[in-house]
Amino acid sequence: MTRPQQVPHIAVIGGGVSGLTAAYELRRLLGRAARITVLEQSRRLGGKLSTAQLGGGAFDVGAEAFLVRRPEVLDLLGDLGAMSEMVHPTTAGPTVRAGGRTVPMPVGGTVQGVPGSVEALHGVLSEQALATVAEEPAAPPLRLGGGDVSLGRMLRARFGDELTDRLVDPMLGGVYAGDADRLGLRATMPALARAIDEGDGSVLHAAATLLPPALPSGAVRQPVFGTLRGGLIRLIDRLAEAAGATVRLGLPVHALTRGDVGWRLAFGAVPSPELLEVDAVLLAVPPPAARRLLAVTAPAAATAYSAIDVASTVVVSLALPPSVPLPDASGVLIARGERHDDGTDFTAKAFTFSSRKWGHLGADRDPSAPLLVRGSIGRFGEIETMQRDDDELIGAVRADLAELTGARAEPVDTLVTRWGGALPQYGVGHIDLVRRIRAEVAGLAGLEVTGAAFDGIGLAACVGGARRAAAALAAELTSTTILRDPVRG
Ligand SMILES: CC1=C(CCC(=O)O)c2cc3nc(cc4[nH]c(cc5[nH]c(cc1n2)c(C)c5CCC(=O)O)c(CCC(=O)O)c4C)C(CCC(=O)O)=C3C
Repeated sequence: MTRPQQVPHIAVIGGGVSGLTAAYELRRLLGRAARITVLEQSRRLGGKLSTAQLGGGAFDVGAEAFLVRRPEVLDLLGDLGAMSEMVHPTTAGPTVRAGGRTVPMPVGGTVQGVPGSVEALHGVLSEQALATVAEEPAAPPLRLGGGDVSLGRMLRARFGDELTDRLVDPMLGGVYAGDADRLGLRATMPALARAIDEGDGSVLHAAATLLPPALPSGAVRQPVFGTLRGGLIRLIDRLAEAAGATVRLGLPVHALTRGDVGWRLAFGAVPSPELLEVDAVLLAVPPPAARRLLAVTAPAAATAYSAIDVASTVVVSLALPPSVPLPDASGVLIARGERHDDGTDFTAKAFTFSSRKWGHLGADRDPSAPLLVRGSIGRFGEIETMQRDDDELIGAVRADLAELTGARAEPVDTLVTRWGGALPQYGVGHIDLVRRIRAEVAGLAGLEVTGAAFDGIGLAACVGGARRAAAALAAELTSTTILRDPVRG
């Protein structure tokens, strides 16, 4: 009898935050001896985390913050000994440009724009729309019967169009680059869906149960976000270091098939691919890549993956002279259909005024340092905008910024970062697609899947999902190793 392999070899496919968190967790659980290989198709690690140099300093041109109301990233930073690198935003708040005006976003009284009280919406909606919102609890009770619905359509039916157009759609246009009418309630706002299921049939009442209690007077609001001084790529650097994995860059995996014991991977140049035999695979790639890799071995999972759309975005980063009049807000979300005074459409859907949002990029720096701003372009299906060349996009974003803030000065530095297919769309029925993928993968020994398409698209959700997937794989490997071990078995 051949001696079973004592030291497991695991391939992690995908070198973004999900793949690297999983690699790190596998190392933690399986110990120093385990072999872990991370395969990444691009020439750098980080996936949607990318820190560039802008105006002489480190600047995130991908995801730029994580939620600290959720524990996942904080726990990970603690485990990595990186807590001291975390910083929180200033008190500058978000704004929204809707109905031709820019107003503060009512963050306290809403759940991602869904109101828990009509008071939260004063100053954002017209008097008539406020009256419609106030009357919502009197409408016939909403019963979902356990099913999923379009978030936008549900809200339009309950509250009228203005709430969705002015608040919810701009907010979700940020989070998912999506369209509120195409996004599903259950996957985008699971807590709200549950509150509706359990409530009296009013969405206003359901949202109210989710709002944090009002702050005692004088209390300081807990921060919602965090980031890392030096940029979020520091998280990737830390993870890669602690994972102690063999990292192979620039190598797309073409084929994933069952091997004699575990899995066989073919990657690299198509004419002469490299082959790798491993005991287990952790797949942490976006839906289109996962669909290709699972087409043969897990066809039902591949079909479900192919039903998950992805949206592309462009981040245009500007370093502006310190004299420009940047508003005292963390940024602005721009509602669909907003126009400049001269009738021109806005190109950007959001700006982050990074030097206002983060002290380490603004107030805490040398006053002669440039002011840093990110303009974000691209909603699901908006392909023509994305195809414009870099200079055109910079020009369009500058014109939008001038319209919003009066800042017209020539930038001292610019960067255009294209994120093709970066943001999975959580459509109606998304939870079912995820369930179908998981069900088929559960039947395949030594395979786990994770990533931004599963439990939420933010960093915290990706980190939590990756750690759970790694733990499941580690548990499986440990139990099969014991079973196969002639001494202990
Ligand atoms: C991709 C993307 C963009 C566009 C591109 C880019 O520019 O990157 C964007 C823009 C913006 N998002 C903004 C505001 C907010 N975004 C939030 C939450 C989130 N955004 C996300 C993603 C994005 N956001 C994600 C994955 C979450 C976590 C969701 C979760 O996992 O639950 C929340 C917290 C909600 C809560 O209270 O839960 C707020 C208040 C503002 C305004 C100014 C500012 O403050 O920057 C702007 C320009």
